[in-house]
Amino acid sequence: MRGLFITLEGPEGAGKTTNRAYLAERLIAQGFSVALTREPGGTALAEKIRGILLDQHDEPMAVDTELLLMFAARAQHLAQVILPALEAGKIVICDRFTDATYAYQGGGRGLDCSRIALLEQFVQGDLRPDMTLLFDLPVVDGMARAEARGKLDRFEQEQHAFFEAVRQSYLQRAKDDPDRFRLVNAQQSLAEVQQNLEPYVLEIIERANEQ
Ligand SMILES: Nc1ncnc2c1ncn2[C@@H]1O[C@H](COP(=O)(O)OP(=O)(O)OP(=O)(O)O)[C@@H](O)[C@H]1O
Ligand SMILES: Cc1cn([C@H]2C[C@H](O)[C@@H](COP(=O)(O)O)O2)c(=O)[nH]c1=O
Repeated sequence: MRGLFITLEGPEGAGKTTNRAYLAERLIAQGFSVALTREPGGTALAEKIRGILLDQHDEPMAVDTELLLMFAARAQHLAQVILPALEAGKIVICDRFTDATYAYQGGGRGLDCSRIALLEQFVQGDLRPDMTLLFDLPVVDGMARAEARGKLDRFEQEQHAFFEAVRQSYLQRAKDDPDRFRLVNAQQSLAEVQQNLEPYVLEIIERANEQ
């Protein structure tokens, strides 16, 4: 039996973490076994790599270093958490995955996507998310929410143009793969966002029942 791999994507402050908990609640109430996790991170070792990635350092981090650390954390996360949970038949809900690498390191940093695709194949083999919910909102709105949360990390300190490129890259990926992506208007109130999630909750339940 293989579980279901759901990823949540979107720019800063889009509401992924908030709605990850909401989705889990809904699915657990239906009797499903759910694994909630995030990237970069999700295991003790991968969370240490997250610290390196998100903290400010005395020297600038090379873009290739950033890319390789993302995939190093992902390899650990896959081996320790994601693959065992899927093998146990769980619904894995992951806050960010490789679409974030295409959006941030590809769109934001300008890395050639063919290099990301090489690492994706190397680290993941054929594993891809079954469904990706893309929480989309204007950059200024997302950043206002992130700023209200407190101290900004290394990514959150980037300029507006970086986040605009991230957002456009996400939207393009969703357009290119409509079978996998579901677009969520994250600019609305939380109650409205959760109302709009309803068809996707039902779809996840239906697909999980088919596994
Ligand atoms: N629809 C919404 N309307 C207003 N505020 C929201 C909404 N959704 C989430 N928030 C608030 O915005 C902040 C960011 O939300 P959350 O941490 O869930 O976003 P995120 O996408 O995980 O952000 P990041 O990627 O920056 O960690 C939180 O304080 C949360 O309570
Ligand atoms: C997985 C992944 C993440 N990032 C960036 C995106 C965010 O700025 C941080 C993660 O923190 P958050 O609390 O989830 O917002 O890391 C990235 O650049 N590339 C990736 O592959």
